[in-house]
Amino acid sequence: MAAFSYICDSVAVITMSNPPVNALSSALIRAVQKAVEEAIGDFAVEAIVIRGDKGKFSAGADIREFNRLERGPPLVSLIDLIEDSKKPVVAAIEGVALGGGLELALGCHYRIAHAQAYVGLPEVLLGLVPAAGGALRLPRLIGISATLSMITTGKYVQAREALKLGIVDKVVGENTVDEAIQLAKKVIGQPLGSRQLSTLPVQCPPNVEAFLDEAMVKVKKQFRGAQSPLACVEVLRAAVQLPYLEGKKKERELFQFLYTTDQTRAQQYAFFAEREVAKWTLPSGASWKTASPQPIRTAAVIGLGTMGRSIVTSLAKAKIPVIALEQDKKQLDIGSKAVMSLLDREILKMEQLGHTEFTNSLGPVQFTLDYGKLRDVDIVIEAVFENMALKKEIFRHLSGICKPEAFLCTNTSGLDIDEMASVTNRPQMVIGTHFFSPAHIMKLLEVVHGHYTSSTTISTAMRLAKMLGKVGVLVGNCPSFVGNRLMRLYVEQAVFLVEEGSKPEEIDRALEDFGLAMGPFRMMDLAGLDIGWKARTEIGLTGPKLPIGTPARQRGSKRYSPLPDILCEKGRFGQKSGQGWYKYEKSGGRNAMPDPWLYNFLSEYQRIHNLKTHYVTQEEIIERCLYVLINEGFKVLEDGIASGPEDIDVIYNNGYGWPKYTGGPMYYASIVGLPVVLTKLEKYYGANPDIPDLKPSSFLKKLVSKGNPPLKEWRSHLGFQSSML
Ligand SMILES: CC(C)(COP(=O)(O)OP(=O)(O)OC[C@H]1O[C@@H](n2cnc3c(N)ncnc32)[C@H](O)[C@@H]1OP(=O)(O)O)[C@@H](O)C(=O)NCCC(=O)NCCSC(=O)CC(=O)CCCCCCCCCCCCC(=O)O
Ligand SMILES: NC(=O)C1=CN([C@@H]2O[C@H](COP(=O)(O)OP(=O)(O)OC[C@H]3O[C@@H](n4cnc5c(N)ncnc54)[C@H](O)[C@@H]3O)[C@@H](O)[C@H]2O)C=CC1
Repeated sequence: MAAFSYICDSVAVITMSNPPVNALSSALIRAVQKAVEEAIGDFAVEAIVIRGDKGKFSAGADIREFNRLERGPPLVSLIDLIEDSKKPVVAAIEGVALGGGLELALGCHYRIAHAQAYVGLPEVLLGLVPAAGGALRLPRLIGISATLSMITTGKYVQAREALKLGIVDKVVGENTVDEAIQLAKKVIGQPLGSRQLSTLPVQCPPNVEAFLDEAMVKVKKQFRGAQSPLACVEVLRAAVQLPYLEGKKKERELFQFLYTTDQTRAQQYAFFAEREVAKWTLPSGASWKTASPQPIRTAAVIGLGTMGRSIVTSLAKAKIPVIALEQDKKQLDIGSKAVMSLLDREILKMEQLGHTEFTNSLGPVQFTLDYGKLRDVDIVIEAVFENMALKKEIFRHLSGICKPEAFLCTNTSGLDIDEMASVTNRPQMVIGTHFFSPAHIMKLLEVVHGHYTSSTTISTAMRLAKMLGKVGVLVGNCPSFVGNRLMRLYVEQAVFLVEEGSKPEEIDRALEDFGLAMGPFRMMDLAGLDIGWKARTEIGLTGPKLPIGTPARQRGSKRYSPLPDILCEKGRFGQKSGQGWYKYEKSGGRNAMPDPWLYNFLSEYQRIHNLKTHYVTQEEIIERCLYVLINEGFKVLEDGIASGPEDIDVIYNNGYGWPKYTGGPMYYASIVGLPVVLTKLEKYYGANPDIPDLKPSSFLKKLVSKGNPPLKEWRSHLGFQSSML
């Protein structure tokens, strides 16, 4: 950890070095402070350039130091020292300038960025606010509205957009540091007053108070339950209402408050969990370190329905040339139009952000009906109907056509990977790549490891995730894998609660108030009730394959609710048919409205089945729906389907709209306390013995018996297990 300097003509170049991302640890801040003081005091130096080592300016404060007691010199005073310097200081931004890194750059008098660099104030994603002057200097530079958007979302802004916004003074294609030195030499002796951002007025829209009030309302709605986005609006209010120095006090106050909350701890956990899951290891000893991913230069996607078209878009966005294949001309026309429209939208988005070169940087997409065209691709992703016979037919076919080195992937949401692999001539190269809808937007990729899958195939699929800008999580092969396996029980519990007397909108509200992006009934209506209905019909839980005489509300010894099946029989498929658990303004409408028809229908259903209803509290909704999901999470760990609780949390945070500020379901359970979760599950199972999924898992019981160890120790208590990884 160091800052080292050299002098080029009369310009001191200070390099921040703390691999891998030059995080501003106490030691690095101390070193930079010393180097800046020396440069300021050196008569031979007339200007200063600050850069980051190895092509990265800085990723901001060292997050790993947040929970440590010892703290070094504050970043704030280093930034003030830079801004107050009478010698011009230029930030040469390569790679990233994030959080404290951007705040430091904002303290510099000039900023030059490489075209591939990006900047941002992502503190909100860690449950914090920018607190080293960023939220006070940025609105003085780019105005309240643009600052609000950046600090409440934490979004990363590419150099060209940063130039458009006015965050950087110049964008260069190469030699960023040399350009910064040239600029520094040019401005020697020029007045710096207008470059000292803290001395400038804040750029406000007319009626700024009303603007901020409105912003607060919007942010409350958009980030339901999260504290830090609200604090971001408050910091901006302070920037507007108070002189800079008083604004600084307010910024510090808000940071200090957030710094001790459960939310920031959960979000920091979620940040490191995402990095942790990339470091997969198999019981065989193979791991991310030893396996060598193969290059993916070209790809093919089979099936251009809901998933296929957005998978193609995702690949094209990552500049991977794609061949997109459909079963017949009609579907190909529909699919290709849909892909082109998605790509157009992506291009438009990027152009609006100032990326004129984007059009040329999409991977080319070729549409075909001809399997022969797939001969030379490096990877094929199958996304046809969820039907094993069809998928096997396609895998058999691919096996004969694709080059031997090609990887064969399936986007199945839960079918057996091994069964598909078994019909190919390369079972070791078959893997599940389970994308989430819409695939060009959702960050999660569940990478499903079959019995035969090789470590090279795993590392290639995990690398594909990274190339697509996604978080890959390696899981084992079991029905519905991890995400959907847990989700099914959560949804089922919600339906049972409706049978017991609650209403869809009450359940949705309770779970949305908890922080979930969408309650289970709105989610089912959005996805289409017919999807689950088809799947249940296929496995004989309902429909013609169901043995005659099966009780309506029982399958084997388990409780079953036929409610979703009945809604489908009545043509209520959700948004697409204008009615499902809710009614909508029209088919395809999005405004979910409670439906009086449903209330009458439910009363009649409860009467027919002689159901005793009870008043279902918000507490019962949250506990039954979430604890049944968490309980299954423990079973997934026990079964060796996921290697640690972090994997489950990353899946839920990135694929299921779980509120990151609670860390994920398993982290949330650890905060509630495992003994509490166990006691509640025992209570609910006692009251509902026909719902065995409420029966506490043996791993949960074991952890409680071991004294409720912290989450990071759970793996060590798994003991011998038949790992599916
Ligand atoms: C940077 C990235 C974009 C890189 O991405 P990628 O290349 O994909 O690599 P990764 O795998 O993500 O990362 C590689 C490696 O680096 C680690 N890492 C990344 N960033 C950091 C970081 N900031 N700190 C530490 N480590 C980091 C990462 O974990 C990986 O390591 P591994 O886990 O071992 O594999 C990407 O990583 C990224 O997006 N990073 C996050 C950037 C970010 O969020 N930055 C903001 C940080 S918060 C911040 O900067 C705020 C401040 O500066 C606070 C200033 C405080 C002001 C003082 C206030 C005064 C009040 C004091 C009150 C104190 C309380 C009291 O005492 O009472
Ligand atoms: N819809 C969703 O939200 C998600 C679906 N999945 C999975 O992705 C897969 C695809 O699902 P959807 O896109 O929703 O299905 P879909 O029904 O929207 O699309 C399937 C497409 O496959 C095409 N197809 C069928 N047979 C073909 C063949 N022999 N050759 C080429 N193309 C053929 C069809 O014409 C259709 O366009 C399924 O396995 C599903 O379980 C996974 C995650 C989410």
